[in-house]
Amino acid sequence: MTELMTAAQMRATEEAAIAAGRTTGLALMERAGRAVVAAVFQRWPALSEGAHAALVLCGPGNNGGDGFVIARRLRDLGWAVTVQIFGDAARLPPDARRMHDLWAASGPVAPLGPCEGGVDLVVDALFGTGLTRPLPQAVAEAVARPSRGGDQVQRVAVDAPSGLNLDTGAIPGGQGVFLADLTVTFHTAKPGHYLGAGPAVCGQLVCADIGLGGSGGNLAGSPPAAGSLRLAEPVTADTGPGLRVFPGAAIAKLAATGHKYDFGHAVVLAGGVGRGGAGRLAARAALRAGAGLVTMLCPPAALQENAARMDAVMLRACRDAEAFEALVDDRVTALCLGPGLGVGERTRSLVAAVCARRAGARAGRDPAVVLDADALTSFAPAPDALFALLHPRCILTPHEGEFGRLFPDLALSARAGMSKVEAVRHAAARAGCVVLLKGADTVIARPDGAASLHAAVYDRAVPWLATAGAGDVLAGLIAGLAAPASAPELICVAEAAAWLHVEAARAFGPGLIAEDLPDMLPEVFRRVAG
Ligand SMILES: NC(=O)C1=CN([C@@H]2O[C@H](COP(=O)(O)OP(=O)(O)OC[C@H]3O[C@@H](n4cnc5c(N)ncnc54)[C@H](O)[C@@H]3O)[C@@H](O)[C@H]2O)[C@@H](O)CC1
Ligand SMILES: Nc1ncnc2c1ncn2[C@@H]1O[C@H](COP(=O)(O)OP(=O)(O)O)[C@@H](O)[C@H]1O
Ligand SMILES: [K+]
Repeated sequence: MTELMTAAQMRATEEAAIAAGRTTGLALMERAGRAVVAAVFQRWPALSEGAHAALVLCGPGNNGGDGFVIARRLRDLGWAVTVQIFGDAARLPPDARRMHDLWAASGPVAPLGPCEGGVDLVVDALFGTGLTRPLPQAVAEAVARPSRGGDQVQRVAVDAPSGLNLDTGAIPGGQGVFLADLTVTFHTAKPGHYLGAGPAVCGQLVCADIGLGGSGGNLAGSPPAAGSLRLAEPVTADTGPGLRVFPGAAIAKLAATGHKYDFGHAVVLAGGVGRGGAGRLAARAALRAGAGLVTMLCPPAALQENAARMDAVMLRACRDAEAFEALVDDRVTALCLGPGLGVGERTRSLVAAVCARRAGARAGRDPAVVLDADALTSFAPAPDALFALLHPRCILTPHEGEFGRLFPDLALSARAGMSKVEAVRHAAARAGCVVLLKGADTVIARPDGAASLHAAVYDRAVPWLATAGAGDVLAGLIAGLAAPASAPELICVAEAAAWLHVEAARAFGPGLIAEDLPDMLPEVFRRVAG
């Protein structure tokens, strides 16, 4: 797992390394520029042979400095290089100024404008982590300008496509952004490479080591640290063959042995007649995920319909919150409610009853509670009434619509300038439990600000997961993974569930419907166990 650094954290890391005498700004810039050239040659081997033509666009800060290094390096390799600058070279920061002067000793620098002659490569070194506001008009025009050379022109962005905010993944001001085929960032990726519009404008992402040391590799077996942000991605253990620390450590049945009750009893509360599909999807996912037992509770009138559709999942009639109390014992270790449950008072009272359950004599901790869909929407008129019921073993799994109903001030339409990561951190602190906000960029946060980003983007993009019921499966998957006695803490379970969900969708491929997801899990587990 990689720690994702904000622009400010990246600046602080660089300053600390320089202050400690481990490196210099110039050395970092030289390595950054060379790393971009190396990544270009790796992506387009034809460019590494013979001489070609490049247009290098340099900005007013250190991103521009990287551009001058790239220009010099390409020229030394025999390329014809055109360099254009936005701003005044005399006002460049010292390291960038030095790199400008090295280039300018033997090559011209022109202001931004149309480039005479065709090129094979356009390098965007206009703005990187320092972009704080929408692109100036001249830059917006320059990044949108077609380069002569047609389809053969490759476009590489240094650190970020200019116009993209690397903390938020937003393009402030709307349209102006460089559309890259390849983006080369340094030390660690930044949140904006994975959030929002980031992946679509970065093209492909490569992260280059520039010698800043320990690049934030995170212990996958342990939860993320308070206030940190990590990318949920597979990590294989140094010891032992095959088994992945992530997500393997969160899949109890891959490691432990035991009785079915050791793997926990998950309970899914489902909706009434004709509305049971969502609950059935969640229940099947919980069972496939590894819960030792799964019971579905549904209104009496829906018993028959559910009985006709399920075998391994047990079924009980549950009229209301009072009946619920009589049906669950202290061997129930995970509960999932919301999908298809209906919006209103009955759901609110079930949520209250579920959240009030505490660890019984046999369990070491409170049961995990997954609240999704209608369990969230039922509290739209009074979100604080929900927050008052929640405890740290609860997890809310909203999509953006449900999130906005509970946290109107943090809704997508209201959080201008605030990243999805910050919004989910605020939400988790307010709710007092884990919050997972869904999407191709799924963000999970704990009340102390520990956060994780699961990205189904770049080569893991699965647009066919945008299908009705996929969220119900995710809720059940979390409950099933959280049920075993040996399950890790909830934020780690949620990271693994998000990853498995997307892997199941990738394994099935286009044409996927939600029913297919639980049944793809065995194939994904076999690969994890390797
Ligand atoms: N921090 C690090 O560890 C390293 C940074 N390097 C490079 O340096 C970059 C960061 O450099 P800087 O902090 O100088 O930032 P940038 O070069 O991204 O831009 C900074 C300048 O642009 C101005 N600016 C921001 N938004 C603007 C707007 N909309 N219109 C006009 N001006 C605007 C800022 O006031 C500042 O003067 C990185 O992206 C990377 O490319 C690399 O050289 C290697 C190491
Ligand atoms: N384009 C996408 N790429 C990856 N995952 C997606 C995409 N669109 C939706 N998803 C995932 O699919 C699920 C949809 O859940 P949700 O919106 O609750 O739908 P439903 O209520 O129909 O189940 C979430 O896990 C979400 O992260
Ligand atoms: K750039």
